[in-house]
Amino acid sequence: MSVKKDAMSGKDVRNGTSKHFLERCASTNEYFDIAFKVMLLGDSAVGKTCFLVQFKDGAFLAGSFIATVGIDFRNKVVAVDNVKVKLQAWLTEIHEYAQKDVVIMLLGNKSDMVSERVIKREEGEKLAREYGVPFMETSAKTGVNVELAFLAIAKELKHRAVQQPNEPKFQIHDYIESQKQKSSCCGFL
Ligand SMILES: Nc1nc2c(ncn2[C@@H]2O[C@H](COP(=O)(O)OP(=O)(O)OP(=O)(O)O)[C@@H](O)[C@H]2O)c(=O)[nH]1
Repeated sequence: MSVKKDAMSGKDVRNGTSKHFLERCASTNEYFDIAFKVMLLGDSAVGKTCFLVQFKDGAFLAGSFIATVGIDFRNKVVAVDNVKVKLQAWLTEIHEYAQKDVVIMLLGNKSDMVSERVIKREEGEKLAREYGVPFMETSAKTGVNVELAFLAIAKELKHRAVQQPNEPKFQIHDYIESQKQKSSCCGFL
C-alpha cells in the first residue's frame, strides 16, 4: 500500500489551525478537510479489491474472482483527531514512480486462510524491515487489520500535513505494533 499527497484544495490546514474549510466528497457526500491518494499495489488476485471493499463497505466480496481491468476507484473519509481525511484508492498497476515523501505499508492479505498459508509471517516482517516500512497481516474476508491499515496511513498523512510545532512526531510503526491483531497469510499487497 502506498500513498502520495494530493493538492490541499485551497484549504488552510497549516500548523493545525482550526481554519478547516470542509469540502464534500462528491461520491459519498461526506465532508473532509484534506485529501490523499492511496494506491493498493500487488499481484492479481491477492485481494486488493476485496480489501478496499471491506474497508469501504464492511463487507467481503466472496465468490468467483473477476480481475480488475483498468482503474477501480473508491473514496472514503476517515476522522483523525477531528480532521476529516479523504482517502482515494486506485486499484490497478500504477505506472508512476512514487514521490520521495510517499507513505508505504506492506500488507500480507488472506490471513484467514491458515491451512493454505504460503508466506510465513517472519518473511513478511523481514521484507518490511529491509525496506523500512510497517507490516501487518490482514484479511479482507474477516476484516482483520483492514481498518487499521487505512487509519495508520491517514494518521501519518494528517500529522505530516497538520503538525503542531510542539506535537511529538507520529510514530506509525509504534502505532501499528500497538494496535494490530496477530493472525496467521498468502498474498502481498
Ligand atoms: N479467504 C480470503 N479470500 C480473499 C481475501 N481477499 C480476497 N479474497 C479472494 O481472492 C480473490 C481475488 O480478490 P480480488 O480482491 O478480486 O483481488 P485483486 O487483487 O483485486 O485482483 P486484480 O483485480 O486481478 O488485481 C477473490 O476470489 C476474493 O474473494 C481474503 O482476505 N481472504
